[in-house]
Amino acid sequence: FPSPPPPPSSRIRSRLAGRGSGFGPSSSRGGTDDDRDPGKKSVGGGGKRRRTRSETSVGFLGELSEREGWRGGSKSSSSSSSSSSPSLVLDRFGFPPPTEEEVFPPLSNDVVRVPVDGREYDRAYVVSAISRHLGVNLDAFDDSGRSVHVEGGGEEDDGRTTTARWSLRMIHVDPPIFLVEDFLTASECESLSSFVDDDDDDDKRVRRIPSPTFSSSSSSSVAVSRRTSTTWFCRYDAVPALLAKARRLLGVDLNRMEEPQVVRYRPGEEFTWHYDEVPRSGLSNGGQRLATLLVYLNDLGKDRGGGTAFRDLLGMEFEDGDGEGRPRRGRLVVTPRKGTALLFFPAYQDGTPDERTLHRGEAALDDKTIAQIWIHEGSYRAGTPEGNRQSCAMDGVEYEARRLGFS
Ligand SMILES: O=C(O)CCC(=O)C(=O)O
Ligand SMILES: [Fe+2]
Repeated sequence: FPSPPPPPSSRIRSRLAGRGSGFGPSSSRGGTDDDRDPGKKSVGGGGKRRRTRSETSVGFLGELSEREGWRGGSKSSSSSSSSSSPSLVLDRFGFPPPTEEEVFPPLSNDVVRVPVDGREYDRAYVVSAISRHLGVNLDAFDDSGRSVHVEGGGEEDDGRTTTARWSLRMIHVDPPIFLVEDFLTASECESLSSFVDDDDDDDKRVRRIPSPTFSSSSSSSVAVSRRTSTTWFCRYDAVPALLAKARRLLGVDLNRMEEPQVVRYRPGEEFTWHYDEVPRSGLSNGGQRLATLLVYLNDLGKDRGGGTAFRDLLGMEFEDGDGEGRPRRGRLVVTPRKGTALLFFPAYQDGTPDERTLHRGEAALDDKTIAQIWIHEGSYRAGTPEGNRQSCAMDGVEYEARRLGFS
């Protein structure tokens, strides 16, 4: 088995498929490059910056997006039908809409990206990989990346308990990206999936957000990120176990958590390339999103699509299940496995967006359901469903934390 990867101090600069000279969009990224700490660039900022024509259109799109409520996350929804024929649509200044390449220009070659080399968990390496991001509460894990807790013990289990394990795996080093295997139990996945019911709009625990359709005269029809799934916003007090586990994994208070969301993709539905960061106009509510915690609620077969893909990052796939076979490199794509959590960081700890985390939810041949929680820099004021407050969930979360042996 390959020896542990070199420490980040000797990080290699991966020469990935960088073409062109574009840099991440500015006004849609919550700050100009000048706002950023130049010292950060060697790791994630993307090096020197030039203004390009495409950046102008990106900036314009960013402003449009902010005005029209477009967001990089699930709250934003634009139907594919309203934005799928851009060649016919000119914006209000008579320009054609920007292309995907212009909005999300390829990263330049000198942007650092460090893929993983092996599968072994190395605590010291993980510690340094997460040093500039929100990271993981490593106190919950032992030196082999395992975390043991109790499952069951509730009324529905007749008090019976079993021992459960989370396995933490780092699947990308810089930017850091993790999987937590067995984060949710099968029955937790099923109960979260059961919120997703088209026929029950009276369920007060959730609010379904239909994808808004912008009128064709609206300039937002140029929006390039397209999401065709359906999102249910959950009351915090309806999902105490999910919150207790998120709090344990990340070591953050509930008040920094956005409304938990369950998202369902029907076959063929997708969320195209996007960043999860909040646009500038949204930053007054809790600041930037520092972490995306996404839990797959069902399995998707290997060739059934539905993966979460990171456009600019490389992943490693082993030919056999045990990591003994020869690894194959390719774009980092996470295949949904029921109960597994994917954790990544749309921005650095200081709120600077990390442009390397551009990603998409690929279309699948089968239904795909996920649960998501975003962690903000500060206190987040929830809005949906009406009256939804983190404080209402406190008792339930403490109860779950005790049941799980977290406190
Ligand atoms: O569905 C996925 O795999 C990704 C979803 C996502 O990126 C998002 O909701 O922001
Ligand atoms: Fe996303």
